[in-house]
Amino acid sequence: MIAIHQLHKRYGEFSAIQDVSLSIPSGAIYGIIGASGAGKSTLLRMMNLLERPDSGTVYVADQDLTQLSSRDLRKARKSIGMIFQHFHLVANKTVRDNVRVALELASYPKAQQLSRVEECLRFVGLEDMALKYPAELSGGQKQRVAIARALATNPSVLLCDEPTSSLDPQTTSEVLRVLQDINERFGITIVIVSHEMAVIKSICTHVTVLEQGRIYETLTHTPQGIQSPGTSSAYFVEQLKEGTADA
Ligand SMILES: Nc1ncnc2c1ncn2[C@@H]1O[C@H](COP(=O)(O)OP(=O)(O)OP(=O)(O)O)[C@@H](O)[C@H]1O
Repeated sequence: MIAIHQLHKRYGEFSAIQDVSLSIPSGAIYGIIGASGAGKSTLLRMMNLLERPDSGTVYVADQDLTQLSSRDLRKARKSIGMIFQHFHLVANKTVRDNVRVALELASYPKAQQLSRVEECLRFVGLEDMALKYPAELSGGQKQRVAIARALATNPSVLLCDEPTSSLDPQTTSEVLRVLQDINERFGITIVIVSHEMAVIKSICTHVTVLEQGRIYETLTHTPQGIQSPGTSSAYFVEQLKEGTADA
């Protein structure tokens, strides 16, 4: 689905990505993990050419994005959705209009836009929130709107840049479930950049560990399942008392 060959990216004298090659199979949930500054976001942003490599190739669905004209690149990007740590919703637009923007930009037929928006909101469980504004939503709900927006144009790949890093453990699980569902039901290939090992372990089928802009190791992985953390006060107290010596 995605094949990257010998990518290099420098910022001035600094090499952010050095000689990275990897192959992401169709239908995978592919994790990229590494320390802060390892180059994870830079690598992800090169998968839709938000960041242009200095050299190397980026094939998505058998098309080398680095060779496309801007017009063809815009077309290719319709099949590559993206979500971000801080959601990037438009504050003065309703949930419905935030999702509809993606359809407008993709010149989706006007008459079918509303029903497509509703379908996507239903999929992420937010059909009742269509007329709310982003400020009225929780972090998990905002991320689900962003997922609905990314899904609207039927992408074959979803790039996720630290999708749960602003969320608490409970909403992290909700968002991971939605991502896993998208992967299973629609066969969308998912690439997740995260510094949270628990996130990577829970759903990823393949993982690349990045270190200082280079691949340290790539492994196939058996997803261990999404943990649902307790949210009751009794659970918090129980966890706090665990390991505490009796007075
Ligand atoms: N536009 C830029 N100009 C200059 N340096 C940059 C730019 N973007 C990224 N870098 C540098 O490239 C390196 C890799 O950045 P990147 O954001 O890809 O790392 P990361 O692994 O995603 O880190 P984090 O987990 O902290 O987000 C960092 O040292 C960063 O400072």
